[in-house]
Amino acid sequence: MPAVDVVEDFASFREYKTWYRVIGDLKSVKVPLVAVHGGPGCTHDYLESISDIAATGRAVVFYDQIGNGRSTHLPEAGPDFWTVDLFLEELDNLLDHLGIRQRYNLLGQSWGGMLGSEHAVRQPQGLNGIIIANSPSSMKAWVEGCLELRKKLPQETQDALSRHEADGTYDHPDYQAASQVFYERHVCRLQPMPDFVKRTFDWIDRDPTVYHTMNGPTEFHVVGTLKDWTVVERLHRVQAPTLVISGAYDEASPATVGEFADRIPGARWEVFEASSHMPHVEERGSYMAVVADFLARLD
Ligand SMILES: N=C(O)[C@@H]1CCCN1
Repeated sequence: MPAVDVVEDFASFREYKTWYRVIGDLKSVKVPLVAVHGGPGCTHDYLESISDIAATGRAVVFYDQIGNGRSTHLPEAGPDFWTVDLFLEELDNLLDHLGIRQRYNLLGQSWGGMLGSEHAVRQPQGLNGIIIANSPSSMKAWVEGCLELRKKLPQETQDALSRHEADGTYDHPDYQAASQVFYERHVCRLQPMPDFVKRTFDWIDRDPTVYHTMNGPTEFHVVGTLKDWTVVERLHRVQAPTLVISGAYDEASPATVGEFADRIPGARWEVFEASSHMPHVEERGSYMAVVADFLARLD
């Protein structure tokens, strides 16, 4: 593969900084792909396998959303600061900073797909195509799906989760260990998880502000400000070609992912049968082939 340019820098956003990395040439004839990470409050690191797409001659943009990673941290900011509109404004600001507002693709994973759908329902002119990967269309359905998966865990694991959630003792080693049982089945089945995936979890451990404020202590115990979020009734507004992705063992249930496929006009749904929440890691080769093919048809 010929050498590909890599540029890392910051985009000024309000009085803050958004860190980003561009792999490839944003002026290529192939429309660039912007990867939008999940959480909220994760970092781009666990999505780094998506840089494989750059080998096709398409520029790939990663960024750390404000609040974690290499971007500005704001541990003192309260719940009213961390809003969907903040992250929508940050994404628009980055697109403008990179000069790609008029032609770009989005790949949003988990929360990133939630944010991407909020972006897409606003019918931005430059959105060439969108991939909504492993995302809920409503947090109510997300939690319902996770609870069904919890019922299939060993009884002692279920008991530990329920006991510590009732007591609010989320830092207890038994709650952490029980959560890990769920995560290894429904978040990333590749064990040990690759270092680039672990780096995101380490960032959340260092600064859980956004994740705890908007989501909660774990993927399945959603008590944060996003707990009533839904985009279901607005999905018919999406005009951009859409690919929906999930894993057969995904914590994102078919019921909540399926709303994207059912309600977005012309959307196609791809399920990765050996994956859970991270098919871009768990089935990396076939995932990149599906994504590259979808995007190539839109250039
Ligand atoms: N990993 C994620 O982004 C999920 C989405 C909803 C709660 N966290």
